[in-house]
Amino acid sequence: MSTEKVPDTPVEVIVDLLTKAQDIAASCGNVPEELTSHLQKALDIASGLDDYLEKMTTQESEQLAELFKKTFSHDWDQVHKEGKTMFKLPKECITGHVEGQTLKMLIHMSQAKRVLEIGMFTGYGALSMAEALPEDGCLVACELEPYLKEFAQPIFDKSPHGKKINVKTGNAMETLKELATAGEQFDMVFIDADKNNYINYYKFIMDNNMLRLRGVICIDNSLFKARVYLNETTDSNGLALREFNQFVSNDPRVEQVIVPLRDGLTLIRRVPPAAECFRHQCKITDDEVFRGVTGRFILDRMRLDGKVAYVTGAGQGIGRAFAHALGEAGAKVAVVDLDGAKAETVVEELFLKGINAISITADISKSDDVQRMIDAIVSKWGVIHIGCNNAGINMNSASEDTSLEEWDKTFNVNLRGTFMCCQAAGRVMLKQGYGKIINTASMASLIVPHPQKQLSYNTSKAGVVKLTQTLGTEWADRGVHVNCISPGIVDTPLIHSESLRPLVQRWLSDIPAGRLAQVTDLQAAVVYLASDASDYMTGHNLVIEGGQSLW
Ligand SMILES: C[S@@+](CC[C@H](N)C(=O)[O-])C[C@H]1O[C@@H](n2cnc3c(N)ncnc32)[C@H](O)[C@@H]1O
Repeated sequence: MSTEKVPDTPVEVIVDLLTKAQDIAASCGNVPEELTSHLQKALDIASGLDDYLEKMTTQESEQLAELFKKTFSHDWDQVHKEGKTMFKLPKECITGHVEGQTLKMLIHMSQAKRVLEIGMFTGYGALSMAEALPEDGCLVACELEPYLKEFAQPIFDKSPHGKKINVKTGNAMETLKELATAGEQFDMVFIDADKNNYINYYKFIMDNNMLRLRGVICIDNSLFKARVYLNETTDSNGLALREFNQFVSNDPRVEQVIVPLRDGLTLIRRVPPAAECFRHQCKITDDEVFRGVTGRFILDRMRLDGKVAYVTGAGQGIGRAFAHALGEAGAKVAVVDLDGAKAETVVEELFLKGINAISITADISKSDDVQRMIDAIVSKWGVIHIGCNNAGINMNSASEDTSLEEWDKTFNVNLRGTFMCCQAAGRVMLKQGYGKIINTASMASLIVPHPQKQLSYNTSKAGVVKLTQTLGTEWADRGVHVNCISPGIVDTPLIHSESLRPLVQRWLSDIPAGRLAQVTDLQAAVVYLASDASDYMTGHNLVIEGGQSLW
């Protein structure tokens, strides 16, 4: 049996042909030296490419390496002879390292959560993609041969990402029908099974709306060893791929590109709905509801790309969660805290996530500090779009014992400090004609939380709500929106203190949601209020307390 490698990609075909040409040249005595040298150079370029791509691509995981090794050392002819597989499976059809990493990258970039693979083989592509999926992501892999599920599953089980993979054995078209009946949709579909059915898989997915908004279809082997464009092609798979490529390029529902990676990888995405609507001249209403406000759908309208934000009290707790949320949504963030070291640590966290941030040490109860904070942000970034006035303190005492010192201290930070921040940021924002201020109030502005006694806190936070309502109405027609968030009891280290811990059970019985708030429960609200999606909202107190204020 010949062990000679069959060329599988256009580059491998070129290498093969150049090698043959070089052999012929070597056997002829009178070949000009220049031609021999050009041949050698062309061969060096073509034969070095795949190795170089391999070397320069991020190393595969241990489990992928094991899958690759196990696939190549397996005797596929033998298992077929033993009747364990319906077809003789060529190990070369494995997706492999560079393409696996490409698929992984596409999943990261498109933030896909649900993936469909048609043609799993030993699961290299499936596991590569699963590695890029979020923890709650899922990949449905269709595979004709039950033997391959048995082959891949033990390695999937060793991987922390294997549980995201659900292998469905049987004819892929039957699986597709089941998935469509169940209303399943996918962010990414990787078609890599029987070539003559590519067109049927593609049509079925498109016609049955199985591709989610912004979904991508990836097609493997779309160059099929260059046979898709060589005139003399008679090979049925090459012809099937040629027909498929032509069909996609004529399909007005999509736009596509063939990436000449390995044997060709086509990326296909649906064109925006407005263009689709125009094409159909359909009766739908082509307005902002349909096409999105300024062409942006709702989640995009909550993005904060290019925005500049600050968060006070951002060294820990709610403020830290706000800083992360605003940064994740695209804003640059000034992390402000009384404790400069804590602010700096949050900046480091943000930096690790690719978020642009600076730390500012400031005591917001001091007007000089507040102005210095605003000046620092403007001098660094030129503008302030979002101001989160979150810093606050809480001291407990029975009202008859509350000292003026406690009252003043609480009000100086919670109300006077918040006002000074609103005013200083507001002056910048009014000049810009744009701004979003989000103050942290409290459920204590609405109800009297008990049994702990916290008069100063409750009244200062009620003041924050009135401050928000007043500024929110006064500045709304000049583009500055002011809202506040009133969290319920938030699960921070503070409430686990000696004095408060015994109260947790009592509080829980007052909360319909049955649990305390986590700081992450508040993140979406701050992003919404900071974004253009909330442009019609001002002076509002957004209460997030698991229903506690209603009981
Ligand atoms: C090129 S290999 C897939 C490689 C795989 N994507 C990877 O990451 O290594 C093609 C696979 O498609 C499967 N296949 C072929 N026809 C199929 C069908 N009608 N339904 C489901 N799977 C099919 C084959 O058994 C084979 O395992």
